[in-house]
Amino acid sequence: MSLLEIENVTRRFGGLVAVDGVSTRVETGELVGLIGPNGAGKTTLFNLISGFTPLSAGAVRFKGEPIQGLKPHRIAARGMSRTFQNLRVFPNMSVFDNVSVGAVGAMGQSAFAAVFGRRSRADAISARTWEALERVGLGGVAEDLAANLSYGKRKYLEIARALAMKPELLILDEPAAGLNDSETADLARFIRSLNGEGLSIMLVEHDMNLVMGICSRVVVLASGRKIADAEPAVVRADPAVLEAYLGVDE
Ligand SMILES: Nc1ncnc2c1ncn2[C@@H]1O[C@H](COP(=O)(O)OP(=O)(O)OP(=O)(O)O)[C@@H](O)[C@H]1O
Repeated sequence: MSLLEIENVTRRFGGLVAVDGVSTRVETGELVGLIGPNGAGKTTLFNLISGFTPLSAGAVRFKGEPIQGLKPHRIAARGMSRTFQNLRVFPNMSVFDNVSVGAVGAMGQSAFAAVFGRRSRADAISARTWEALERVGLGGVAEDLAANLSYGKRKYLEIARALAMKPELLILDEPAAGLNDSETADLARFIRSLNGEGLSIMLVEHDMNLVMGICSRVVVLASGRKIADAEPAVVRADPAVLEAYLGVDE
């Protein structure tokens, strides 16, 4: 059984088929890249997997159980957390509070409080938040306003929020967008190290070098359809990919 199974997933917006019968999977421990030209359907596929957009057809299974139709927070609580292409940072909240939102979301609120009491729930949220902040290197600025972080650091804040949910699958939507070359190289090392610790990751990214450099498998979409699904060296040499993706001036 794969960690995530995507079976014949389709999403229509009126007459437009944004995602068209896509099937793929993420195995436990994998780092999978999802690439394709602008408008290929990558973000829509992420939204379908994480419950932000309902499927028109097909099935998504996480840890063997169907998850289509579940609300995003329910899917997150099952162990899948994500970041967004456009940063969702609350600028007037502290870095700590921004990240603790993730920990709160993952802890099944009332049920947890009923079993362990409010105090220990707060302690557990705090512990998870600190752990996630330390993991991304933001422990030293936990009390700062998020608005005061550089753009690059805000990206790590978003990742920390997702990590505070203690996911089994982390979905990253264009984490390198807007970063310079050295920031991108740092991020690549960071994503790799998370994966090296056993976290399964699916990554949408425009930066081809990043994807090809760190992913063990790359799925390519074009016009909503999957046109390749293989290891980076195979994808790189695939004529259909070259035509659909590499030939496009991004
Ligand atoms: N909510 C929506 N309503 C209508 N059309 C949509 C909606 N969301 C996405 N689309 C359309 O679906 C297609 C796929 O978009 P999507 O954002 O998934 O592509 P993408 O591969 O993530 O693109 P990019 O690389 O530019 O982010 C596009 O034609 C887009 O305009």
